[in-house]
Amino acid sequence: MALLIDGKAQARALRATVADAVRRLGTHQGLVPGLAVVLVGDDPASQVYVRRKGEHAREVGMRSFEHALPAATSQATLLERIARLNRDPEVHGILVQLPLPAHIDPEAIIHAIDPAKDVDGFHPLNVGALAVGGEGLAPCTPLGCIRLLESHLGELTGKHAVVLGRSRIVGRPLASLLLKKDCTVTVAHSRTPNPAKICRQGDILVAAVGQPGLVQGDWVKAGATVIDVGITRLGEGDSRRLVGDVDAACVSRVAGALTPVPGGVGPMTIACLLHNTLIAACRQHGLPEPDGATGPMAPRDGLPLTHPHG
Ligand SMILES: NC(=O)C1=CN([C@@H]2O[C@H](COP(=O)(O)OP(=O)(O)OC[C@H]3O[C@@H](n4cnc5c(N)ncnc54)[C@H](OP(=O)(O)O)[C@@H]3O)[C@@H](O)[C@H]2O)C=CC1
Ligand SMILES: Nc1nc(=O)c2c([nH]1)NC[C@@H]1CN(c3ccc(C(=O)N[C@@H](CCC(=O)O)C(=O)O)cc3)C=[N+]21
Repeated sequence: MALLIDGKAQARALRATVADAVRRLGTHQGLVPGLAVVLVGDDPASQVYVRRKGEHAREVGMRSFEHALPAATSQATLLERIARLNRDPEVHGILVQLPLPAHIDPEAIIHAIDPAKDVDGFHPLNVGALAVGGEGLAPCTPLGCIRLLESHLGELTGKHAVVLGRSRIVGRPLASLLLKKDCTVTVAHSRTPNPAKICRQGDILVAAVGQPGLVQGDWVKAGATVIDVGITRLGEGDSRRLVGDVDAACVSRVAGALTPVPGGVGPMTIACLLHNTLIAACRQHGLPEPDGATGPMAPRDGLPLTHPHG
C-alpha cells in the first residue's frame, strides 16, 4: 500500500516556520506582514477558502485584510480597489480570488496587481520570471506540490515528472518549477493521445485536471510518487464529499506514495500563500528572507526582478 503524504501536518509545520519568522520581523524590524484577499461575488466554496486564508494569516501573526465585494461590482471599481491596495504600505500581498464574475476580465485584474505584491504569482512579470528560471513570486499550489514531493523524495534531480493538466494556476507553473528542480518534465492535457501511457512513465505523477477519479491504477508506474491536486465537490447534504483526480483505492495499490484529498495539496496551498506574503514583505523592505523562509525555490541562477519598492 502506498504511503499517504500528510499535507495537513506539513502545512502546519510550514505555518509554524512562517509564524516564527513573522515574530522575529516584528521584534527586530517592527514589520508586520499584511495579506489582502479580495473576493467578488458570493460563491460558497470561494467564501470558505477566503475565510480560511484570513484565519491562517492572523494565526501566523500577519495582518489580514478581507475585501468582500458584491457580484455586481464593476471592473473599474475592482481596479480602483487594487490600486488602493498597491499603494497601502500595510499590505504586502494581494490575492484576488478566482474565478471572477463573467463581466470582469481576469487578465486586466491580474495585470493591475503590483508584481511585488502578487503573492499568487499570476502577474505576467512573475510568470515570465518563473518561465526563465529566475526570481519572482511563484504560484502557491505548485509550490505546495514541490514541498510535498521534496518531503517524500528528497532530491528531485533526474526524476521523470509527468504533469497532467496545463492551466495557468497549476500545470504550467508546476512544470517550470519541476524543470528548475532538474526533473525531466512531460506535460499532458486534454489533447494528449493515450494519456495513461504517458502517465505510466512518471517517477512523479501530478494530476491537476478537475476530472474526479480519472487516474486509475494502470496509469501509474509501480512505486511512483503521486500528487493529487484535483478537488471536486460531489453529493449533497450528508453525503457531500471532496474527491481528487486520482482513484485512490486502486492507485494506492501501485504507487509508492500518494497525497490524499482532502488533506493533501489544499492545506499546503494556503501555507505557501502565507510564505509568499512573508517573502514579499521582506523584499519590499529590502530585508534578507529569513532562514528556512526561502523554501525550496531559492533562486540559483538569480535573474533579479525589479519592482517599484526597490
Ligand atoms: N488543491 C488546491 O490547492 C487546488 C486545487 N485545484 C483543483 O485542481 C483541479 C485543476 O484545476 P485547474 O488547473 O485550475 O483546472 P483547469 O480546468 O483550468 O485546467 C484543467 C487542465 O486539465 C486538462 N484536462 C482536462 N480534462 C482532461 C483529461 N480528460 N485528460 C487530460 N487532461 C485533461 C485541461 O486540458 P486543456 O488545457 O487541453 O483544456 C487543462 O489543461 C481542479 O479540480 C481544481 O479544483 C486548483 C487549484 C488549487
Ligand atoms: N487567486 C486564486 N488563488 C488560488 O490559490 C485559488 C483561487 N484563486 N481560486 C480557487 C483555487 C482553489 N484553491 C484552494 C485552496 C485551498 C484548498 C484547501 O484548503 N482544501 C482543503 C479542504 C477544503 C474544504 O474542505 O473545502 C483540503 O484539500 O484539504 C483547496 C483549494 C486555491 N485557489
